Amino acid sequence: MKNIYLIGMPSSGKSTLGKRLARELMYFFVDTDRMIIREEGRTIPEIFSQSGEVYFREAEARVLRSIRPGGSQVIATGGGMPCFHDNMAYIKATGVSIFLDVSPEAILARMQVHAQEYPADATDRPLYNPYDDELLGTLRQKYDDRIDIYRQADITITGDATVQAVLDRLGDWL
Ligand SMILES: Nc1ncnc2c1ncn2[C@@H]1O[C@H](COP(=O)(O)OP(=O)(O)O)[C@@H](O)[C@H]1O
Ligand SMILES: O=C(O)C1=C[C@@H](OP(=O)(O)O)[C@@H](O)[C@H](O)C1
Ligand SMILES: [Mg+2]
Repeated sequence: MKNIYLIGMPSSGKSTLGKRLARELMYFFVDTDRMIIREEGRTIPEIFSQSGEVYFREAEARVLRSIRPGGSQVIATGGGMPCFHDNMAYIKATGVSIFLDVSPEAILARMQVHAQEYPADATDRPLYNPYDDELLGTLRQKYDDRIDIYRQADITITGDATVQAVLDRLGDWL
């Protein structure tokens, strides 16, 4: 069966929803950030600080192409992945893509709530600091930069996506 890719901004719910969707469909679940962490033996903040973003984007492109097409997998991508190294074209050629379209304002709220509940996770995303007063501006800029790529997805789900809503929209795509 076709692979299913979840794309969208950080904290749009790709990893959380992806796991639930995979369980529901009895597909495998993979998270490209986790694949990179395993391959590198380092955390994402460590990769960014020691090797830089360019290196991270190359690792993303490599792990994406290492996933078997047609392998009945739900793939949670990193927020920036579709926007580098022709990854969106590759995603479109090898599976069904779903864009979780969550506004920068809603993302900000999620990140801040998450940082309050789990302070240890606050540094997990090197490009987004939940305590930064400029975070909303950063998120708006990233959203504007990425939206033309994200919109190329086969399916767009706006706002809080439920597994059922995704299953309904997937319909004939599988
Ligand atoms: N639909 C949702 N509504 C509110 N919070 C959510 C939702 N989906 C995910 N979250 C929360 O947002 C945070 C990041 O979710 P995650 O699935 O890791 O996003 P992504 O993989 O897109 O970065 C987590 O704290 C998660 O609980
Ligand atoms: O938006 C981005 O560029 C990034 C998003 C992160 O993934 P999530 O979207 O799963 O948070 C992770 O890949 C890295 O911190 C860079
Ligand atoms: Mg994720």
